[in-house]
Amino acid sequence: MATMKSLIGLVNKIQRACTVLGDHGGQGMSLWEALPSVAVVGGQSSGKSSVLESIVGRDFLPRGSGIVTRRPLVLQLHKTESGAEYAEFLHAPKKRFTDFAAVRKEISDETDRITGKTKQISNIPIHLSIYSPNVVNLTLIDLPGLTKVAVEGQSDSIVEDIENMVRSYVEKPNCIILAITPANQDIATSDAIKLAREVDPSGERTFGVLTKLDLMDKGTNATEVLEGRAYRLQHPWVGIVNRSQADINKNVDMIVARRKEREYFETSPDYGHLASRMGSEYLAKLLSQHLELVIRQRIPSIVAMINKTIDELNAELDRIGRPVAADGGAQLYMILELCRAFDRVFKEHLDGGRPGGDRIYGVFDHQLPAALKKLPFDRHLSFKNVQKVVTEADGYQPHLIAPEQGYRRLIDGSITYFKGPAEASVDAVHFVLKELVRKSIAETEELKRFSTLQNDIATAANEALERFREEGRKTVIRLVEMESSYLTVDFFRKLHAEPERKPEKNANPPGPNNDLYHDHSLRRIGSNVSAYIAMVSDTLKNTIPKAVVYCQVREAKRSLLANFYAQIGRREKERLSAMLDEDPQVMERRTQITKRLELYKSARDEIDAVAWK
Ligand SMILES: Nc1nc2c(ncn2[C@@H]2O[C@H](COP(=O)(O)OP(=O)(O)OP(=O)(O)O)[C@@H](O)[C@H]2O)c(=O)[nH]1
Repeated sequence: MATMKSLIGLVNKIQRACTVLGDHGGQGMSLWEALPSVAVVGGQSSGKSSVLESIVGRDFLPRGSGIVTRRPLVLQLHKTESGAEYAEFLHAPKKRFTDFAAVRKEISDETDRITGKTKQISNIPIHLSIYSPNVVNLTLIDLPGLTKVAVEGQSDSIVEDIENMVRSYVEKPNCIILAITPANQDIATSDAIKLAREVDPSGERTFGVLTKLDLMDKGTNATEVLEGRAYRLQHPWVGIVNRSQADINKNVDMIVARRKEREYFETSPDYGHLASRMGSEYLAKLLSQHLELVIRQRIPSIVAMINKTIDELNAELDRIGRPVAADGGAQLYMILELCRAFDRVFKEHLDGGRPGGDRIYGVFDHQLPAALKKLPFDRHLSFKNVQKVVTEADGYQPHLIAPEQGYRRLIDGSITYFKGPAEASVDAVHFVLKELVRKSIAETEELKRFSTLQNDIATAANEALERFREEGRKTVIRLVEMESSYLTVDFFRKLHAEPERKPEKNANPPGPNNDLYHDHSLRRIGSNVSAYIAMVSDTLKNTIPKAVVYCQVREAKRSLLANFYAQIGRREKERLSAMLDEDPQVMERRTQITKRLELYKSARDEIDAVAWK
């Protein structure tokens, strides 16, 4: 089982770490609040400082008129076996104080450092560790004395401010309250007891301390209180006799004062029967034992709280992303991983895992056929135009059997129209792909914190898409031109095989110019060409999508970032770091979380170590 020393030592360590992180009482749930502590509470001049000093066995607290304690003083006592005696402040960790007068001055200066010389108060604690053979392991918090009036130079709110600050400490369920009341004052008017009763009505965490027993009026004594009859608490009252002002002025040694206190009780006719349970040494032991008990009870809930916080911090770290590595190789690896993450999202869009890829099919299924349908073949193959083209193609010698040249010109002229819809399909798919790149970057969680890399990826991907578009355009134009370069012979042979319908003889007898015959033949040319073009249109409706997918979609899936990978592989470390630039706020937040995480983890390790000893 854990020893008392290691348990309290553990709490001391955790409390100090909390302060380094700016985590002290009075600001929401914190590790600090889960830890037990002892707070010294009392009215001004009730003897708080004297009690603390006699527990420590040293003079080290600032003295003066008015409110001297203006910041909480977290006093951690460590018993040394070696006999060494010194003090250390958390705000000046390298400096060992062996002169306790210098400790007093440092407390005073450090108080002013935060509050200024304005006599205002602050709830940021000063941490002081005292190592001595004359102490027990204990953490005490000295708080400003409760007062009823403000003094010169203090704001009117100070009375209330002090009470609020003291309350913020003592209202925590883990705070053990050392309520100091001078014996020469009516217990019913004690500020300390009043506040303690308010925050701890059952009295289970309040220790009543009665000071100045030696100053009571002759003929009166405090046995009513000390025996627990006047005001009942769960724990026994402890009576104390501190050094008087005259003793302090004469520099009476603390160890001597302790001896005198012991003698006082042992020889007192009033308190002799209570002597073994009185005095500052007894108080220190009592507190230390109680603290150990409380810590032991609290360990499971502290561990649970630590584990919960560690989980939360880890989750937040995952959300904002782990820190960027410093060496070039690791950075390159990270960039590639991020690119791959983007690439995965992009492919999911194309393959149907995410929306957007279907818009490409929309181009093939709807846009392209609609555009083909709208081509102005009616106009191009109108009677008049057929007549014009055929006549022009014939030249001075009209064709004898079939107008081969006329056919070719009409067909070539028609096929050229297909270039428009072919290129429009390439462009439409290009814009869909571009939009998917934009969406995929936005949807890649891992990339969120790297805006520079986001831009780099967008630029590289768009450049690649531009190249694919060029390739796609060339290919579809080629498909169209191929239709012109060699016509489907079968189509015309079949036409030839069909019997030619002659115009009705009776209705229009053939004249010398045979106009009717000529008209009929031109109409037939028009309708033949039109049928041929419809066939070409059907072919292109199928082959253009194939070309577009082959050149653009397939390439985007295969090698959208191929060039980018080749480029960054050659890049200097500086440029890689620049690509992984982050928002400074994110970096700051991560540092904070990491620090907290370390604190909580080391706290957990330490608890494990003592709890299983
Ligand atoms: N005779 C005698 N004097 C005491 C005793 N306790 C405190 N005093 C004197 O009472 C005065 C005030 O004591 P402090 O210990 O400074 O009281 P405090 O509560 O810390 O006062 P503030 O820090 O000003 O709030 C000092 O002059 C002490 O010497 C005691 O038990 N007996």
